[in-house]
Amino acid sequence: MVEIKDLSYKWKDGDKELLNIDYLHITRGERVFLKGSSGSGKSTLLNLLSGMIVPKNGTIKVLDQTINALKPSHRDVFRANHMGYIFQTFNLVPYLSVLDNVMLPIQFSNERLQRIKNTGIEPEEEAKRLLQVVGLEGSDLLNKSATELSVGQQQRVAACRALLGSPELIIADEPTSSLDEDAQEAFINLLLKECTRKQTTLLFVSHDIRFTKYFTKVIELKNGSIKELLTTNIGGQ
Ligand SMILES: Nc1ncnc2c1ncn2[C@@H]1O[C@H](COP(=O)(O)OP(=O)(O)OP(=O)(O)O)[C@@H](O)[C@H]1O
Repeated sequence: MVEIKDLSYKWKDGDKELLNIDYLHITRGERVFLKGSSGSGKSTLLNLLSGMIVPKNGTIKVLDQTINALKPSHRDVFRANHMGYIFQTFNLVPYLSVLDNVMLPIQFSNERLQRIKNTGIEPEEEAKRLLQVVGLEGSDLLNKSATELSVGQQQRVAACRALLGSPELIIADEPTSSLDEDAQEAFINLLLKECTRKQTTLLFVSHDIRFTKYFTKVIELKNGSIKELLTTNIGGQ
């Protein structure tokens, strides 16, 4: 599902290398918890995996596609089709309603639109289903603009947007950092439930090691390289 080989990365020529990863493999359906101290390069690694930046050395494969070999426009299409990204700051579009924010990925990805249609469900119904799963429902709320929501609500909307159209990989960059403890636990449970339902691979970045119990693989980024702390064999490829 994800394979990194001989990757090295530095932001600027002349800098010391930030990342030096010989090998990392993530299996389809795996739930991966990535930890590492502040500044260790976790977000940089996620940016590389999603093809937002490219390394000078090494290969990054997602779904057997070497994404760093793709042209920038093809990388954008690949990302839109196959990855859902939950940002630390959610990045909802402020002037769009809750429902339209969740529906946004299918504006950019025909594949994700088609995946929903193949299930015989209309895209709007699927968006509403996801919002209901995370406890957001009712036309008043769905028609509110994203700026009118609480932080916890925005976070749940961001998760639904990432999940819509079943991308094979969900990348979540410290999505729980601005929530209280109960809301964090509830959010992770909902995310895991949807990922299990669709056999989605989840790469979840957090500082909060209380949550490692929910994950099948725990990895740490330290001094630029990846250390595997736990891997549970789940089968798959
Ligand atoms: N766009 C950029 N241009 C130049 N340097 C950058 C850029 N983004 C990050 N860096 C540098 O790369 C290093 C790693 O940053 P990164 O955000 O990947 O760490 P992190 O592990 O995600 O940190 P945190 O846990 O605090 O979010 C830092 O020294 C940072 O200054």
